Amino acid sequence: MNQLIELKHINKKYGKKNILYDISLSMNENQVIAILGANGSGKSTFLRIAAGIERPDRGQVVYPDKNIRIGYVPERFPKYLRFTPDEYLHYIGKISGISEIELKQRISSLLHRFQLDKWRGQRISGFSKGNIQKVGIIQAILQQPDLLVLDEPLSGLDFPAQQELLLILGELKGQGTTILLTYHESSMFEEIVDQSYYIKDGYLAKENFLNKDAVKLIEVEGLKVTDVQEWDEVLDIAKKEGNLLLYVGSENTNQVLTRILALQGSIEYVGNIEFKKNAEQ
Ligand SMILES: Nc1ncnc2c1ncn2[C@@H]1O[C@H](COP(=O)(O)OP(=O)(O)OP(=O)(O)O)[C@@H](O)[C@H]1O
Repeated sequence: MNQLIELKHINKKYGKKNILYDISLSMNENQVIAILGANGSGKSTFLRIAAGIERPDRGQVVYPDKNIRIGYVPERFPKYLRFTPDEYLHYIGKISGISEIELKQRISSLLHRFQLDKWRGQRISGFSKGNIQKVGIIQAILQQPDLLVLDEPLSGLDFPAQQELLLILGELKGQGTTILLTYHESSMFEEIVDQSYYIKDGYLAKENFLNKDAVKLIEVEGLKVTDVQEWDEVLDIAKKEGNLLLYVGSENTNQVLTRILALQGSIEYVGNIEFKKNAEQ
């Protein structure tokens, strides 16, 4: 599978507040990844960085194929657009280099699929929240992006539009689009999501941690990834300034600490990470 995007050691602060800490993630063509987490945990920030809209303070976003098309659905699409959907989508399509014939056909089809036909000639500034959201989604998928980033795309959508979005995402995935999205309290996307991650305290962890009551974070100095990557008790590994961060189910902590000491690693920190999915989202 071809790699489409690689985020390497992303750090982001706003003021003195650490939002994202040493996050690395690579995404392949055709993969759907969900980023979950509590309000304010940094999901939108991470998505903006992956979409190239915001720069990290440290770290790199690498697109191996430099010419990829990126579609981005922001959490809140601007409301005060003096354009109609027809005008706005034509404008977006033109600057993306889509031919006039294809553009007309695609705009009509997408407006129809989201039941926006009857609004196509009216100004977006007078639209309801859900209809604005639909325009925000259509502008992002109009050019059939290689990478589609959606920040809480269900927000404001009625049930038929949610179903339509799910169908469209499935189609795009089938055509090879890589999808990165975030959402709250919805099981709708579960059938298309390949891997979920969870942002907590600035760190990115695989969502299967959530099946555990508690996860310990162990910071180790003096060991390499290759020393620990085969250990079954280790749920995930991250790096922090030359040290390793090991995520370990609480029940296996002592065993892992013993193994670290046996390899003469130095234990710098052991702490609790509580994942209470329903309470925090
Ligand atoms: N441009 C900015 N300037 C300063 N602080 C910011 C900025 N953008 C986000 N933040 C802060 O960064 C933190 C993470 O925000 P972000 O919007 O990424 O979280 P989120 O997980 O998407 O939240 P939600 O689920 O509520 O949408 C918050 O504390 C937020 O107030």
